Amino acid sequence: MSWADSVSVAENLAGAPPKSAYVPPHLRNRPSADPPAQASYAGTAAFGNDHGGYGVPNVVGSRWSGQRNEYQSGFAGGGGRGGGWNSRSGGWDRGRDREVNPFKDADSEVVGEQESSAINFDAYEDIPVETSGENVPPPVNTFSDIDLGEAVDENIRRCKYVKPTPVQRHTIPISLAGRDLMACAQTGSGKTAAFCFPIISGIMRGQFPRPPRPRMAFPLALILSPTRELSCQIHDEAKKFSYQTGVKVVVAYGGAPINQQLRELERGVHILVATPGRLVDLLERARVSLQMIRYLALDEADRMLDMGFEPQIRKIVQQMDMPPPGVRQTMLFSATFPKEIQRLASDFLSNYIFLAVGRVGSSTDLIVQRVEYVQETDKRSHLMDLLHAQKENGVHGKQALTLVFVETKKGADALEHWLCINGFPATAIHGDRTQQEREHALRSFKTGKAPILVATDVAARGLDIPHVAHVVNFDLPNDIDDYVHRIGRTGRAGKTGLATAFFNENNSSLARSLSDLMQEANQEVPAWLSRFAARSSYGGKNRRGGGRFGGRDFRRDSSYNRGATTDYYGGGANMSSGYASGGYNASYGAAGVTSAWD
Ligand SMILES: Nc1ncnc2c1ncn2[C@@H]1O[C@H](COP(=O)(O)OP(=O)(O)OP(=O)(O)O)[C@@H](O)[C@H]1O
Repeated sequence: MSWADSVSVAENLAGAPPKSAYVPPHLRNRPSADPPAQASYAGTAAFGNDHGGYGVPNVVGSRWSGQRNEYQSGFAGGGGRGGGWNSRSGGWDRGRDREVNPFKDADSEVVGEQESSAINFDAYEDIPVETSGENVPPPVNTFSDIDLGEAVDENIRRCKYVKPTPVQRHTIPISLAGRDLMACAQTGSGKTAAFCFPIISGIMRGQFPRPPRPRMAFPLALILSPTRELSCQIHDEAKKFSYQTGVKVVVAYGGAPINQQLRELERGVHILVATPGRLVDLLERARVSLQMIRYLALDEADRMLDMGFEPQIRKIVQQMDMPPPGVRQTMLFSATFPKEIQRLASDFLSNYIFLAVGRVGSSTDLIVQRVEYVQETDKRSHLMDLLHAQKENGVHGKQALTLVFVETKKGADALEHWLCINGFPATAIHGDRTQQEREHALRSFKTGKAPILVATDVAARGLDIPHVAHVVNFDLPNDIDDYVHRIGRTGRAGKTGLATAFFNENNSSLARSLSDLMQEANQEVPAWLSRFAARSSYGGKNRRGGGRFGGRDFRRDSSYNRGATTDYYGGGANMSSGYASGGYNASYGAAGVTSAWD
């Protein structure tokens, strides 16, 4: 199996150094002589007009007056490379000298992280792409086709990204055109950069009013994600993409001391990456205002809008001081997008484009999926057999990490303990562990000190951990979308991976959607699973509507159009395959209220 080929024998690795005091990840590796907090937007004449801009209208004065299309007109004019942002004279440049270089940070001990950029683009050649909405801007083929600005281009080179992934090819031009977007693309396909690049570039080029109050933070962009670890990861990525651009990225998440985050915010922030709970806290303390938000991105957007998070998201987006849709630009990203969530999400969007890249859920054929029938009582010994077999085949250690998903926090603790006493170094992550413990677990796993991580769904979404070779669904989730995200922790950025699921009667309600998903991904479906599937209906929260894509634009459903005189999106969507996406050309540029594809 291809994932096995890349395995090397485990080595004795030193563990993470003991910590005397808790230092949140985003504050680690800072120079010791950190400058004192400055009054406001320190280190940047943040929103002043002292940079040679891109001729963008100033929005000072009227709160909503900066209509999106107006202030982004700088993009249309091209602005040329370089310009004010890349000169070393503007206020933004002050402070860059003391910026920590994120490209040589301490994570070098995380094995082979640099290599992760060697993406196998052939794996994406045949990927189906579907877009719908009015006047969809055409995709690009290379990063040089997009004018993100020299400083961002330099960071793309430093990241060793040779060309954009399919989701980046399609979404970056859409975002740069100022359009709202709902994007559905398979796990591990580069969605983070897809929303970060246009935001950073837009902030570099825009001219924004000076923040009205000194001790309050007025971010221009807000990126929300459902877990602390994912927010930290997005923050780390965004720091790389914005290095030496003058754009300041700050992260705020629960479980870490709020005072450090407050101090960081006081130093100035352009892009705030946050988990919803901590952000609500900051808003209620009146330490953050959203009134200057121009960009809103929800990562794992379907999760952010499901029952657990929706009230908090509505509060943040609709009940505080954030500019409304049409004034701000809103981008929603996920690998899965159930229709009822799309319907909810449309409240947050204005005349948006829907994009689906890839088949339902996972990275198509990159992940080999296996389902094994295992009774509840046999699960541990079955896992042990798998792990022993891996060891015998040399598939273990720091180059071949194994992620085991379980249902409950107690179950995670118990399995971790059992694995350890049986000679398999394991660690665990779940919501009852302290933030320090969670981070320690993740680090031990990433470095290979504990090459087995037992996790609840807290680790199911977004985490990009190099060298996860095997995902085991020890307990299957109830929702097929959760399965998609879980197995997506392997087979990322063009690499292959293996996912094994333990199935028994308790999982009957998942049988049909699991069997459909596997079929769509050209996986071998065992005959016994097909029999289970034939007996069961789509149960529980399995809400996939069928079809080849991870989510179809719900606006194309007849129920959405009931009562309308024309079938607004009835003409169908643009569909294309691979990089030669011819479909959009016919429709691009077509104007009017009716569908461009009628
Ligand atoms: N253009 C590119 N070239 C090479 N590697 C890339 C490129 N874009 C992103 N990557 C790498 O691909 C990996 C996956 O990216 P990312 O974490 O953004 O995926 P994702 O689509 O958000 O996944 P998920 O759905 O699991 O959240 C990362 O390691 C990232 O550095």
